[in-house]
Amino acid sequence: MTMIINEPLRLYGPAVGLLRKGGSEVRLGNLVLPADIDILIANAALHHDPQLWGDNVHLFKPERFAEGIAKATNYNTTAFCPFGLGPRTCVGTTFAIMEVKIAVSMILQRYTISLSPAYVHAPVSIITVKPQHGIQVILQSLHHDA
Ligand code: HEM
Repeated sequence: MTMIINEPLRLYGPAVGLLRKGGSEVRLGNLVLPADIDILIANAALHHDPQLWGDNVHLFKPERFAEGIAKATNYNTTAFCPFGLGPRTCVGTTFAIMEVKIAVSMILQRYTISLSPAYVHAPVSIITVKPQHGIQVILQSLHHDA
């Protein structure tokens, strides 16, 4: 189930950018970042970069994570950072992943899910990324007495 969770986090992760403030002047490759600079790390751009993910970057292909994040990112593991990076990384990462695994498991034990024809694919970023018109699904009970 991890790869089914990772692929939406790559394509539509709630956070599109990570904010940092440079303390003192720092050299980053050819760049010199002045002191006190505000930095936006566009993780959504990293997640949609064909040089990192290949020509099928915009396709939903959970199997790209079948052998883990390192393999999926061609060993550029910082290319996948839906929960941020470093000392300020999301403290809720494990909780959030556990929660979605439990919720999805509970639903799939009881229902099959298919996408409603009413669904319109319209991800929008308003503080976080979300489906603009919601996600309409059709649930079919697996148990006749439910
Ligand atoms: C899919 C769910 C979630 C995503 C994608 C997410 C993503 C993020 C991101 C990108 C950051 C910024 C990290 C950085 O700047 O490097 C962050 C920070 C944070 N998140 Fe989450 N988060 C999620 C769920 C949660 C949950 C469930 C909790 C609490 C139970 C939580 C608590 C926090 C806190 C407290 C911070 C600030 C950490 C700090 O500044 O030291 N998050 N999260």
